[in-house]
Amino acid sequence: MTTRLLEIENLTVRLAAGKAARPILDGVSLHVERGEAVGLVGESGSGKSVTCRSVLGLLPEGSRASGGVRVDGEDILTMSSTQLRDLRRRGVSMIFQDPRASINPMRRIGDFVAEGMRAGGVPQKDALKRAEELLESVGIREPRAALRRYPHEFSGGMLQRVMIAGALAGGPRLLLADEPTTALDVTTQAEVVSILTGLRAERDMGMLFVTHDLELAAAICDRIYVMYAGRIVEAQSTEGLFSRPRHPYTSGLLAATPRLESDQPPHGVPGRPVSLAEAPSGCAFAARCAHARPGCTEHEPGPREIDGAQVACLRAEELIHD
Ligand SMILES: Nc1ncnc2c1ncn2[C@@H]1O[C@H](COP(=O)(O)OP(=O)(O)OP(=O)(O)O)[C@@H](O)[C@H]1O
Repeated sequence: MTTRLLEIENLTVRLAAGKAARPILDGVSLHVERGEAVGLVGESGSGKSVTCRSVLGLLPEGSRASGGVRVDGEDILTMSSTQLRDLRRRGVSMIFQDPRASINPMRRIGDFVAEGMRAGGVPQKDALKRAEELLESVGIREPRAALRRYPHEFSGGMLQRVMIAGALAGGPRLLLADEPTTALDVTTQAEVVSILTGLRAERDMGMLFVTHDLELAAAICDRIYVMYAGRIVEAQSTEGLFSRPRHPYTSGLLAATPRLESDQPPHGVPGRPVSLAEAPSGCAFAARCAHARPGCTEHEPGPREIDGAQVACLRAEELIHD
């Protein structure tokens, strides 16, 4: 059996001590195969970012984690800081939501893109040559001149392209993208998505793509995990998720998504999302679920397989026939 590119197994994260002590993630399991694009979708506060950042060993300060987070079979949670730095330089890269918050405004673009290569011992001249090629591959015009420019000279969309170039510099096997287009306008969003998906496929990288936008995840990903209140509630192929959603929360998210082909206006999932810390016993979604029965608030549903989908809903089988 080959090892998976990314395997998160039963990841539980808790803020540990004091008044702030609370659970953040509960038993999150997901995987990404080599070259596969996988979506992680859910409303705000569901735990998508904490899950995604755990793959770089970036857990909230003061938190404790249990379970496993493995890249190519190596456990991130037990890595030393040197091993983590090495992993971030060569194996796993991340693209964040807001490029302006992630790129040092005082440093030239060329230094930003080349910094990982320089730290890995690549001579300055070679690193800048490679940075120029990378900037060209993400569609930055006059890439050589761009090396000497500063972040404030670029628009948000162009700067996100620079961030992608920086993320690709170490030739990663796995790309983590945390809402990489949320801060951009719609046209720029489409351009950045197209660059990202093109380069990902060309380089056969695995990708974990975090978004609250199911439609966007569907345009990019082979499979999708749906998160609610710190837990995975459904996992399926993108096609299966859209044609046969098995969890009422997924159905709610789909109904909330505007569709060109539908004459029905989108309607949001009723109620407000809760974090794991606020979640009542039993199913955390029960209070917002039109299909909830008394049993739903008593037992927390574990994930089960139904027709190739993983679903954590006590009534999932019954609802197929409803
Ligand atoms: N550094 C941190 N310290 C304390 N709590 C945190 C930290 N990061 C996240 N949390 C908490 O963990 C929970 C999950 O947050 P997370 O950012 O992963 O959600 P999300 O699904 O990515 O939401 P959003 O789309 O709003 O970013 C939230 O309740 C949040 O308040």
